[in-house]
Amino acid sequence: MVCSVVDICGGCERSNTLESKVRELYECFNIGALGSRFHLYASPDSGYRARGEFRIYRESSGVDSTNALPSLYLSMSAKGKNSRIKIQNCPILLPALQSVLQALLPLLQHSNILSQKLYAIEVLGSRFSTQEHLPQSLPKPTAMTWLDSSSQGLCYAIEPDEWQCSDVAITLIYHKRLDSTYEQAARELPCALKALCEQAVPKMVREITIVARSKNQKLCFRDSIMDSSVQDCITDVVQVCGKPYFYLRKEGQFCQPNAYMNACMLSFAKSMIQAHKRVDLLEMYGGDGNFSIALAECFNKVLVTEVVKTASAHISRNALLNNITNITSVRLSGAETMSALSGEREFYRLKGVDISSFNFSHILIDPPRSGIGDGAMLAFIAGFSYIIYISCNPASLLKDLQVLLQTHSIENFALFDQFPHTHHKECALILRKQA
Ligand SMILES: C[S@@+](CC[C@H](N)C(=O)[O-])C[C@H]1O[C@@H](n2cnc3c(N)ncnc32)[C@H](O)[C@@H]1O
Repeated sequence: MVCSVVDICGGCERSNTLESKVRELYECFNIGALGSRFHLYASPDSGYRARGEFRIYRESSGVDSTNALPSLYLSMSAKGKNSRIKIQNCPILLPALQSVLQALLPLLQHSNILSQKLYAIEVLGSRFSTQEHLPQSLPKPTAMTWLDSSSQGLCYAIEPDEWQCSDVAITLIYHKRLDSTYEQAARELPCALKALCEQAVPKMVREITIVARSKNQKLCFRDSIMDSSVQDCITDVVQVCGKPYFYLRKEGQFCQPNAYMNACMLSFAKSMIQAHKRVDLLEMYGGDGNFSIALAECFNKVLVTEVVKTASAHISRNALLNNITNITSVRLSGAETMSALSGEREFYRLKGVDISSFNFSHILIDPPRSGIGDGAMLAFIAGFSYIIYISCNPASLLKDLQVLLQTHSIENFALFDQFPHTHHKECALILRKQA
C-alpha cells in the first residue's frame, strides 16, 4: 500500500503484516494441534474498505483571512498522540470512495453554507457489479507454507476487482441546524459530485447519496428519485459461491468493513456447511441479514434475530430483494432469543411466529467484540449440532471456546484479513457436536 501517512495516522501500521497475524493466531489457539483445516483469506492490499470515518481539519490561508474560507481537509487521530493529522487521500478505501472524497472536499471548501460547522464525514461504499464483471469463484487456494508443513493451511489471495463500480453514501455531520438554505445547497451535491467523478473515471460511481445529519435532523439527497424508505441505502452485490446476492446497506448501520472479505466470509460459511445434515438455521446478532440471506437456500427455514430495530426491519427488505421467502426476522436481543426459544418468556414481537415449528440444526453467531461470555448463553449455543461462530476478537473467541469445545470440535478454522495493516483479526469457525 502506498500511503504518505502510514505509521503516522492512527489507522494503519506496516508492522501488522498478515504473516504476523497468522503466527499470533496459530500460537494463541494452538491451531496446529486442533486437527482442523485452516483457511486464510488475504485481502487486497488497498482499495478494500467499504466504510470510513473522518473528522474535519481546517487550515486558514494566513494571507487575507477576512474573506478567504479556511482550507478543508479530512483528518484522523495521529498514532499515539492527542492530535490530528491531515489526510489527503486514504488508499484503503474502495476506489469510488476515494474518488468521491477527492471531488467533495473542494466543493465543500467553496461553499460557506456547506462547510460551516461541518464536524465529520462518514463514507459507505459497495461493490456494485453485474454478473459478467464479478469474479465467478474464489481464486484457487495455495498451500500455506509460512508455518510448519503439518498445518494443512489453504491460502486464498483475493485480487482487487478489475472493473470497479460502487454506490456511495456520504454522511456530513454538522454542529448546526440544517435550514432551507442549507437544504437548497446540499440538494445540488449528488449531481455535481457524480459529474466530477464521471470525468475522473467513467462509470466507477453508480449512485451517490448525501446524508446530512445534525442533532435530531437527518436529510437525504440523491441524484435519482427514490422510494423514501430506502433513500439512505446503497446497493451492494455480493458474489457467494458463484451466485450474486443483493443487499441494501443502510447509512449509519453496521456492515462488514472489508467488501472483499465479506464475500469470502459468506462463501466460506456456505461451502463449509454443504456436507452437513441441514434442517433450520438460527442466526443471532444478524445485522442486516448479511449471512442469513446468503445461507437461506441451504436450510428449510431461517430465524434471524437482531437487537437494533431498524436493522431487524432491514433483514426482511433484503430477503424480499433476493426473492427469499424462508427467513423470519424478529427484533430480539441474544438473551431474549434464548428466553423465547427456551420457552421461558413470551414476546409480543413474536406474535404470528410459530417458534415451536423450527427444528434447528445450525446456529450462526456473529457477536460484538465482547463475544458471548455468559455461561447460560454458551450452554444454549452448545445445544445446537453445528455452530458457525464469526468473531472479530480472538481474545473473546478463545474464552468462549473454552466452554464450546467441551461439547463440540472445530471442523474448519478461517482467518479473514478484514482489517489489513492493523492488528485486528476476523475469524470464522465451524464447530460440530462431538458424537
Ligand atoms: C458484528 S455485527 C454482525 C452483523 C452481521 N452478522 C453482519 O455480517 O453484518 C454484530 C451485530 O450484533 C448486534 N447486537 C449487538 N448487541 C446485541 C445483543 N445483545 N443482542 C442481539 N444483537 C446484538 C449489533 O447491532 C450488530 O448488528
